[in-house]
Amino acid sequence: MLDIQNLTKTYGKFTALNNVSFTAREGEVFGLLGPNGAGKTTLLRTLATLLTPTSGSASVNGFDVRKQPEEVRKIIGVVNGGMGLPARLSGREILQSFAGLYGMSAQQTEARIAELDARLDLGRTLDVKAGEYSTGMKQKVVIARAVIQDPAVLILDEAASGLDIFARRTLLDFVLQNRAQTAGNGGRLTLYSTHVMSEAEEVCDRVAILHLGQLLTVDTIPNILERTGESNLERAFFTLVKGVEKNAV
Ligand SMILES: Nc1ncnc2c1ncn2[C@@H]1O[C@H](COP(=O)(O)OP(=O)(O)OP(=O)(O)O)[C@@H](O)[C@H]1O
Repeated sequence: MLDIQNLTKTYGKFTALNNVSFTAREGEVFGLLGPNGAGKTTLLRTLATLLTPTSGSASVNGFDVRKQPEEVRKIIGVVNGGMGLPARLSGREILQSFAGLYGMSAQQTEARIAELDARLDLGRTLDVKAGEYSTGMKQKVVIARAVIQDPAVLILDEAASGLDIFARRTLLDFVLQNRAQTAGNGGRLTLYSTHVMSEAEEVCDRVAILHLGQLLTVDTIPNILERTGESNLERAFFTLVKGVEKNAV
């Protein structure tokens, strides 16, 4: 479903992603972990067709991000820190306008908004104008907007940051349900980047660990713990990252 082969992204002389390859399947929550500057956002923005790869390839459901960006955009939902909301519109109006872009009928849109209200606890955000939102309210509507068309692939870049513990729990439960959901071709794929190891431990089936643009490992969390001999993902993460830094000296 997601196929990344030898993906490299440079900014001038700086290599932010270095020859990264992995695949991820529908019905998976796939974590992207790495310290600041690891290349997580670069990778997710490339998959979201917001950045062009320097070399290598990436495809989503067979659509190439470089050659078929329009097709890719139709089947992905993206949450990243950079997206604002129109201050004068209510949550319902924002979701309606996005649903319109995906060609959803008024009836489909209202049914989907009701479903998302139940699953994401949108509550007052639907009627209050975005200019009056708290950070958590804003993030809820950004997430609802990203999934309005029930995308095959959901890209969440640090989506839980800024959420209080209630909203964070709602998001994590949503991600877990998204994995189980079936829609003809199986569950959805969620790409989940985070700094918070406990979040990854809870929701991710497999994780990729990135460091300085290099992919250190892709595996299930139990396998990573076994391989590193550590008791939790945070310790395993440090062990893997330190191993690379030692080799680099
Ligand atoms: N537009 C750009 N021009 C030059 N360098 C960039 C640009 N965008 C990102 N970088 C560099 O690429 C590297 C990877 O950045 P990226 O944002 O992908 O990392 P990240 O893993 O998401 O980190 P963080 O968790 O801090 O957001 C960093 O060293 C960053 O400074």
